[in-house]
Amino acid sequence: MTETEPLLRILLIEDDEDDYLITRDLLQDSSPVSTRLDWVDSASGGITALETGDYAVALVDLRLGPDSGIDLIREARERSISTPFILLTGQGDDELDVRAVELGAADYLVKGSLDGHTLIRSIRYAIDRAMATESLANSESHYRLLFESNPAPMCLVAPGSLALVSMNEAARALYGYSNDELDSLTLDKLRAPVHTSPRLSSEGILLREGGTLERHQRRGGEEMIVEMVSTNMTINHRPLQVLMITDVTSQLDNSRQLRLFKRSIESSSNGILITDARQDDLPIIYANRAFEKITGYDTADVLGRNCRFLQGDVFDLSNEQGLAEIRRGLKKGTDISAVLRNYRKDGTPFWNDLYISPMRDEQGEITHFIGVQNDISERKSAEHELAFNISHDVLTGLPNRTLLEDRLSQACQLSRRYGRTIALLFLDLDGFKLINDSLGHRFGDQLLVEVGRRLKALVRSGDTVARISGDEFIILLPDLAQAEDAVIVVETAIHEIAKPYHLDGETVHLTASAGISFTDGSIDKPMALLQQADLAMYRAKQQGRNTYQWYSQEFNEEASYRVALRNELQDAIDQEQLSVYYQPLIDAHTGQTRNVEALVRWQHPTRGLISPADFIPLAEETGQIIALGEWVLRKACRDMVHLHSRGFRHCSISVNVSPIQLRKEGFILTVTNALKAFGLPPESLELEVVESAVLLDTDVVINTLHAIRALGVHIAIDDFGTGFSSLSYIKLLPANKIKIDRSFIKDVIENRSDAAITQGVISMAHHLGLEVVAEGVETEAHATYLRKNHCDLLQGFAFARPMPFDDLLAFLNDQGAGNTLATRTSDRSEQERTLLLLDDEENILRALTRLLRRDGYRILATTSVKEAFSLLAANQVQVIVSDQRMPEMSGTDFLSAVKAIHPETVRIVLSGYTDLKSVTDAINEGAIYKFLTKPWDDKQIREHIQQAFLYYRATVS
Ligand SMILES: Nc1nc2c(ncn2[C@@H]2O[C@@H]3COP(=O)(O)O[C@H]4[C@@H](O)[C@H](n5cnc6c(=O)[nH]c(N)nc65)O[C@@H]4COP(=O)(O)O[C@H]3[C@H]2O)c(=O)[nH]1
Repeated sequence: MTETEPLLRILLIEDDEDDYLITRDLLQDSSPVSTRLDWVDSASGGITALETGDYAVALVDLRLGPDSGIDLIREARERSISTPFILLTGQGDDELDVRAVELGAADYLVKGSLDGHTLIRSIRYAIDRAMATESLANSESHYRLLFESNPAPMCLVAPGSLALVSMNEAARALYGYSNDELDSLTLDKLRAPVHTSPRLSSEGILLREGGTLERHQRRGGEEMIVEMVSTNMTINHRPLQVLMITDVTSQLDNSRQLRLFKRSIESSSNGILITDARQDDLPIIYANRAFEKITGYDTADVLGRNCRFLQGDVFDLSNEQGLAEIRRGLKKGTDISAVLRNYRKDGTPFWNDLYISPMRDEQGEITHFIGVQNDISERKSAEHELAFNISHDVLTGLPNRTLLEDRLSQACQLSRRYGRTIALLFLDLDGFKLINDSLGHRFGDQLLVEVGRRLKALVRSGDTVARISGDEFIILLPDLAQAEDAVIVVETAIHEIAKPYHLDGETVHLTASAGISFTDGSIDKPMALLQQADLAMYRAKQQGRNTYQWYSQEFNEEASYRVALRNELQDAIDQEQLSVYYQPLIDAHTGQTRNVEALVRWQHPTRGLISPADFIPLAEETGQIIALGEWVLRKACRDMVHLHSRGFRHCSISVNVSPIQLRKEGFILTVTNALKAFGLPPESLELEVVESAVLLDTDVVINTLHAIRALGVHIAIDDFGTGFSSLSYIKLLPANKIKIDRSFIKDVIENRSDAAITQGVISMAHHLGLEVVAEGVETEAHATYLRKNHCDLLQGFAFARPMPFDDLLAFLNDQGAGNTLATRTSDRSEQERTLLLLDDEENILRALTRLLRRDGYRILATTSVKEAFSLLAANQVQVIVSDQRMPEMSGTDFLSAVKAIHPETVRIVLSGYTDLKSVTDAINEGAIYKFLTKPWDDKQIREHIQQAFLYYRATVS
């Protein structure tokens, strides 16, 4: 042994000193290394010495007085004293020896047979083994520590039985078991029941090599998904499985959720962009498919770019507000909502409803911006269309009343400022309703579009053409130097509208009536201009249409009057201010009254007698005509029954019926009820219907009239010739009578057109088996002419005005007394040769009369053309001699008219001067039989006149 070798310290725990000495000697003699043997003689002393940790080995006597070496070893182990022990025993202690080894003694030696060599070898062996055991224990405890305190849950499982041999703290915490419960645990118990475990997919998370997913359950039954990595090991000669367990439940959930989010973003119909907020200029780092679809850009085109390229290259004012919002939001880091006009890759614009939201990290720093785009171009265009429709007329595309109102107020402001004049033209198409009703609404629509187009074409760019309802157009001229400048526009407009329309193969003519109002902008309510122009237009209509009128204050008064009248009419109906007058219709042949027409009258308490021509149209507008008409009908029936009871049974009553009454359901019942109520025979009642009544709801009206006719009631077509006459309607109407409107009768004796129409209507009506009444027969001449032309009934002031019922009774009584109204051409006049002389010079007339009287003619002489017509109408004239040169009209013109009205007459011109052209024309047209010159030869002229009478007789008979 060298000096440097360490001293081997040995402790002997022995109660026998001799044994100590023997052992010391043995060691000194045999140990190759320097040893020091310390001796204690008691167990407690031994423990104390050992606790110093200074000894490489301890020799312990089995029997230590009252103590046992075995107990000492046990106690030492309990005190974690790791010093190796060699037990010294006596002979025959074999069993105890074995127990000592079991307790951890390294060896045992029998004292009596102990030699130095054996002792040293045993000591070395004990020390080596102790060192090996310590190193093993050291490493075992490291590993245990590693296992136990590993934060990753781990289990040791016995293969086959799957019993859990060990579970580290993390695993116990994961599953919720305590160490004491491990004995009864198996891996299967950790697993969730198989049937609740659907196929697991690791999609979205990365598993470790060899890792598998299993559905496990905690102690309380709560399920979780774990990743298990299993490794086979042999520990202490025992094969074991080491399970590394990771709870991936939330990881999987997160991954699933992330995938869901990703899929939603991918499949969103909104374009989604993500930009990196940590880089300058916010480059795009993600764009979804919808973005590509909306913009036409591929993701690759846009990655790394700032979104502003979507705004195109041009400055767009409409984007300014949206961009300001975005800048503000980006700066503040708040959510942003803005609408921008963006451009697709192909350059087409679209409206982008943009929502930008910042994304923050855990520290609250903005890392990204998410932009959600919505292409709202369609909505925008629908909004635009809606806005257009709100302010425009859908049919013509012209501004409507709302927009007109707007423009009118603006115009007022401007004209006030610049001292200009505004004029408003109100144009209403004449008779458009009839065209619309007869040719169809589609046709009417086309017509309105065309009218709108024509009007638009004639105004300047600052003017407005609007359509405010059906057939009403407005032209707003906001910038006139003076109001009169509107005249040229209104005249052009009327002229343009009057040009023919060629639509759908039809040619239609249309006129318009217009009203003009104007202001210098100072008007309080600009829309009042519209009312004023409307009133003026109404006046233009009254003046015969196809013309225009300026607004004046008196129109306003008239309109107020009409409004007041409308309101008072109801009181009139309720308070019996109405009465019925009767006007006789005279039989043209007998001169007797055959029929009376009931005509309503309104005796207003303050306004006096109001004409039905004023209030009937109002009653029609308000619908009051229904009640009013029924009242007249009943009153007329009652009075007629009264009349019959007074002996005038031959007399029937005519009652006017408005088209509105005819269209109203239940009208037939109204008629039957009236008849029944007073017991008037149906054939004693006649209803007068205007021809235009059939233009609207034709079928309904015609059916109603047929039903009325079937009752036995008669029907007359009133005001014939004034409406939109259609001969085909007359054929359909179950009428008995036609009443020629008084506008034709008025000039019938001198106006060849009126005469032709009257004669035509009489002839047509007779061919259809209808009777004809002439209205407005004001003179004897009218009556005679009409009688001559075979008119059946005559009505007019020439015979009687409309009168109260009592007056009618008196009138009829008077007639019954023989005072017939026969203003018939006398038989004499029919038989006699009658000659009419017309010359504006009295002396010539006298001379001629004197000369021709000798030949026995009945001579009618006059200086006036008008009177000549009357004489012709009232008398059966055969020959006419007319001067050529007269102030009213030329002789040839007069005779040409006479030819049209009285074609049977023989017509001679007597003239002092010769306008050859007009005379030859007249002769060629057949208007003149002979042309005689002044001064005349008495004999010659008498012969010519005689020949003329002969000629008459020859041609007429
Ligand atoms: N210038 C002139 N006029 C003559 C002459 N003879 C008659 N008249 C007038 O001509 C009109 C004839 O009636 P109408 O054509 O049916 O025209 C009637 C009729 O359409 C309507 N009317 C009158 N009463 C009623 C009624 O009870 N119901 C309905 N629906 N309408 C009525 O009012 C219109 C006007 O009635 P009135 O003012 O009573 O006017 C009456 C009558 O007074 C004449 O020789 N010369």
